[in-house]
Amino acid sequence: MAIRLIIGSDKAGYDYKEILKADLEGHELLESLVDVGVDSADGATSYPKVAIEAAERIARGEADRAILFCGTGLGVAIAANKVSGIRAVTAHDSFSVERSILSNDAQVLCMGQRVVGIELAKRLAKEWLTYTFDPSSHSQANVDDICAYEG
Ligand SMILES: O=C[C@H](O)[C@H](O)COP(=O)(O)O
Repeated sequence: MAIRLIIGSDKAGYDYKEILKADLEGHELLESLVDVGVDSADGATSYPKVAIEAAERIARGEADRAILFCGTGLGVAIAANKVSGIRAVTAHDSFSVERSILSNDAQVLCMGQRVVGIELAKRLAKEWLTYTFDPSSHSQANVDDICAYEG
């Protein structure tokens, strides 16, 4: 599994984004790691703009997955989910991180810098990368219903 991963944040998630980027650089499951910003802790780009940029790249087939940070992990998920074909989740626990792939085939994992400790965020990100959705599982029909609504 060679994952083309995007990482991004607003200014409220910038510190975690930088730490995770360094932590994941060269990870054995990654084919590439692209940072879509923001570029500093003062970065003015809003969380919707960063999240939509990341989600659109996935929707265009330029990347496979994204890990996004904001203060809570909520806003980036809401924004990414506006992009057709994208399933983004906010998850701060191991079980949800696992099910986000195995149940939901989510391409985007969102976490909040103001919510979760950095060591847990690092662990959850690495766990998430190890999971692969099984299209022969019963969960495919549920995902198909989401896709059918999008048209
Ligand atoms: O979901 C939104 C994020 O937490 C963001 O980083 C902060 O948003 P706010 O400044 O509107 O609270």
